[in-house]
Amino acid sequence: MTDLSDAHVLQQEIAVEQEHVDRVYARLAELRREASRAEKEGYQLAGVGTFGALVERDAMVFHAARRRHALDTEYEGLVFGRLDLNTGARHYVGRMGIRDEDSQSLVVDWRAPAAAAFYRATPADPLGVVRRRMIQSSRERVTGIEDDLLDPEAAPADMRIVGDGALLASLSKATGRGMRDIVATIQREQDEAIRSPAGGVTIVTGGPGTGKTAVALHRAAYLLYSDRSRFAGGGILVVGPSGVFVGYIATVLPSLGEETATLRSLGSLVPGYDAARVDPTAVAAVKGSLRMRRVLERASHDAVPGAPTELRLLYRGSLLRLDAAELDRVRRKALPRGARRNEVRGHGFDRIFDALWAQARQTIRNLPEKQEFEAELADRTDFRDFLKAWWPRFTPMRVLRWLAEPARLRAYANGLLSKEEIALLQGSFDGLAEHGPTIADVALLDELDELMGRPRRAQQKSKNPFHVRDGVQEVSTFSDRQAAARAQAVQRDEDYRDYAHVVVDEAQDVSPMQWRMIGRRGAYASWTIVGDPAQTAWSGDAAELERARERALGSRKRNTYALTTNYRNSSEIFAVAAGVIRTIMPDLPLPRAVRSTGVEPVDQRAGAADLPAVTKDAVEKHLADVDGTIGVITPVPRRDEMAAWVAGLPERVQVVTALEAKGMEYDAVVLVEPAEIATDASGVRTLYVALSRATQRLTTVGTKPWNGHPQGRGTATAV
Ligand SMILES: Nc1ncnc2c1ncn2[C@@H]1O[C@H](COP(=O)(O)OP(=O)(O)OP(=O)(O)O)[C@@H](O)[C@H]1O
Repeated sequence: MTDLSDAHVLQQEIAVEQEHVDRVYARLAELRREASRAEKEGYQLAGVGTFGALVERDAMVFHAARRRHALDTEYEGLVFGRLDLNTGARHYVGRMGIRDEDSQSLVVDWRAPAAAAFYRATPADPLGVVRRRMIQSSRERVTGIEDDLLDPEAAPADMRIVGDGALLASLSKATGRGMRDIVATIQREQDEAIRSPAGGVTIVTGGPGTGKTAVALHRAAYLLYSDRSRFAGGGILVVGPSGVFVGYIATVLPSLGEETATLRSLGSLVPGYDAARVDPTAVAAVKGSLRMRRVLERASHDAVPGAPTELRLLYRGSLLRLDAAELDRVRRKALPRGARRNEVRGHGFDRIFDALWAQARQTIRNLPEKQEFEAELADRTDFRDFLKAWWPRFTPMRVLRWLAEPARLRAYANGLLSKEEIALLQGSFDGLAEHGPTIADVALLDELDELMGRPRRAQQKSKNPFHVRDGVQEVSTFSDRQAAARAQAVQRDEDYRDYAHVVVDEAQDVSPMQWRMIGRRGAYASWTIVGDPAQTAWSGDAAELERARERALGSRKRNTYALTTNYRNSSEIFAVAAGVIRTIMPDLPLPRAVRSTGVEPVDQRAGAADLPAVTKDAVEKHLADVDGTIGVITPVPRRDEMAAWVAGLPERVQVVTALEAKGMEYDAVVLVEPAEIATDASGVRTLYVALSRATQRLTTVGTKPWNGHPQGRGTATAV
């Protein structure tokens, strides 16, 4: 065995690996040609005649096309690992499995069981691996090698070991706008969570930067690989906290060759909405509480504002009249507790007919049969207009807007919410009409949808995707049919709810009402839940939150994993974040930050008038220092104001609020006015999140001292 860091040896070893990588790419080109031939042949198959034969043929075209698409994907680092085993065997690990013409494996897919040792082997437990080699490349060219010698005793004399740490090399790369996959450097504890059993609930916890999001996404890719028909067929839903975050993680699954998962933020889970507005934390806590369900239930049963308070009809010369009390009674009877307003609308109308009939029988002689009486009334426009105004079809948004009226809000919330809570909600629904819902409102809209049901619609016939025109099954072009087959495979109803797997990221911030909303979409699913309780901004009832979450997850078996290494922050940056969270959670186990940059974070104090200029200077300094992204993190209410301070700077400077920063990562962060973020315990946790976003550089600027900084520690913030 030779231990040389000598450049010559490195070049020799690179040449060895280049030879194998060349073989893989040559084989890939061959497979591409084969797949595209199969696709064309499938298309030319003379299967005309029955619909079934067409479906079969199109399925074949679709599968060939999918295979070709996978082969065509421009893979950066298609082969990234090699395992030399103590049996003398060696395996290459890569982004997809490829075999040679004799079915011998050239590359093992990273998700295959044979690749697990690549991530799990350690010197203490080598799992039969003597040397683990990481192969770095740029397109088809091998550029570097990093080895781990795991079992020196079993290493043959001529085995060469080069490099010293692929993980650290990968961590020092600049951050791009989108999150990167970590397929080449997944660590053992992460791999265990990724390959957790497909059923039940996989729960992954860990501090900032421990790879929870990365694990959740690689797990989704793993599930798609290990049981494609179940998970691509039923669908995987990934839920994240904000649109900014979903944009940030959107590239990971496609870079792993997986395109079928549905990504949604909490504000866009319900069709028709894409909310980004946030309520103040205390308001969000009330809106997120399970008690809101009863508040909404009362609203959904209440009389419509502006609805007619009496019904007067002249019938055959006599006046029929239902007054307000009578109408109220009819509505209550037709809408007992638990009934869904949109679904029992017909019952309401029947009861109006009944009440009018009873009156008519007492006052009018020579009445026709009841049926004819009803038909006559139903024909009258004035009567129909009354019914429409008295019991219209409701949209959830229409009912939610009623809560903007103080008197209605008080009536619905009476006895359920405290005076202070009602006062908090007062005014919080005012912006609905003009600005749409807040993120917390979306869960309320979903609840209302559930409480009121949907008006019955004529059943839509399911569409035959191969059908082109009436009576004609077979006029489309090759690409039309491919598109149809693909649409058949992945297109889902906008309000699809039967997901096979649901991934919830930043789960600590999902409110009880939001758990109900997500739960409706995962009734038949297995789950992956990742989060960090210490990062929660939830300031409501913790026990209630726990209950709601347990209810959404049901009795499924739980598999729990804890991640312990922070791969994001330099140790210098994480030390500042840790100091802050320790002020309220002194015993919290924290992850270990493995990378040191030798650069200490900077804290700057400025007067209010100078703060804009000091902030801009700090950002410009970071622009000169780092190549990747720079996050300017602001207190929630001051985002737009502070964004103007750094307007005109390059695109890699992004301004986000402390709440939007959840889950995000930047090379450098300028955090403005930390003292305004940490105003209470939930604010301190949000500050902890904001301080743990940077990989290389952190500057805090503010007018006041703040908790966590030496001058401010323990004095600035009452928590
Ligand atoms: N095994 C790994 N190899 C390389 N990079 C990794 C690895 N694990 C995590 N990372 C990187 O560390 C950073 C943090 O990962 P991620 O965002 O998944 O952490 P997190 O636990 O979700 O963080 P937070 O809770 O703070 O939002 C990312 O840049 C990710 O790519």
